[in-house]
Amino acid sequence: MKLRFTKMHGAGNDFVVLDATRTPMSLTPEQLRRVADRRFGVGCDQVLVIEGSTTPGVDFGYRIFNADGSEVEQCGNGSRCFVRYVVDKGLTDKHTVRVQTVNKILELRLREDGRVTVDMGAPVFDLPQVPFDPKGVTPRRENGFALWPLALGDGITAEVAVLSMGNPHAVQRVDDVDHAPVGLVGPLVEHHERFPRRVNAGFMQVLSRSEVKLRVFERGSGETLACGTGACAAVVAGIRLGWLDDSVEVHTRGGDLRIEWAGLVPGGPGLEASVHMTGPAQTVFEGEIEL
Ligand SMILES: N[C@@H](CCC[C@H](N)C(=O)O)C(=O)O
Repeated sequence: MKLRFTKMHGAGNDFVVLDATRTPMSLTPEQLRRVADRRFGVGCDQVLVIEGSTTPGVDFGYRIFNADGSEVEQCGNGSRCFVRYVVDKGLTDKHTVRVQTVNKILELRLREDGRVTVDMGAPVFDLPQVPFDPKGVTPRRENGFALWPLALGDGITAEVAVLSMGNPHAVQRVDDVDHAPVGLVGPLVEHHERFPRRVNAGFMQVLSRSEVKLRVFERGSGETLACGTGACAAVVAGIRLGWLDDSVEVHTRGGDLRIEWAGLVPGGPGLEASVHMTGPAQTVFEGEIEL
């Protein structure tokens, strides 16, 4: 089978984008891993499949697969590439599109300066929904928000804020992110037994109340140059913990993202404000691969 693809990236988080708007497409986990393989395939952090939609008020469907072939719920940098793709390919003439992922509808806006702003929806703090198992541990709280201790073996420990942006995140604060042991601690957090569906592990250095540096060891893909939902999760956690203001520049190894969150809305869980993410989305090349 020959597969036409577009290679894209958002702040260095790279994607193979597949158009399934006309013909349904279903790749096996093995085929997805082959496409994502940097030596034997095209190479990417995630494969994005763009589908049509019959739901009123929704323009497209959007499926996301990690490099290990697992299907996931959300991809922030991918959603920015998504809107760039559908506009550039003439699949829509709208510059604001609504897309259905596995568990959310996102609104994406291609701006005049070429960057994309995404309404990522509200963060979720309900632990079973993340999902995270808190049984038998007491968190330390800062500004009322929980920091959970994790024993990672061999005397290694971490203290993480836990939340979902539609996908699960564990965010820890570090003093110097460039020298943080992301390659060692990241996989231990990703596979920790308290996260039954694994987790994306974020490492955040706070530079000021409006600027952070971030590295993320992504579930199913390893460390990437940027993680959009990871940036949203880190900033939301930083705001809840009292470290950050409501608009933050996130410096990743692949570029900068602006994250804005108005915080908790009175009225209880589920009514939190949406997180807005703005950043780049670029096409690198197009091609065809024989699977
Ligand atoms: N790179 C993404 C996140 C992709 C999914 C993630 N690895 C997961 O398994 O949840 C982003 O930009 O958000």
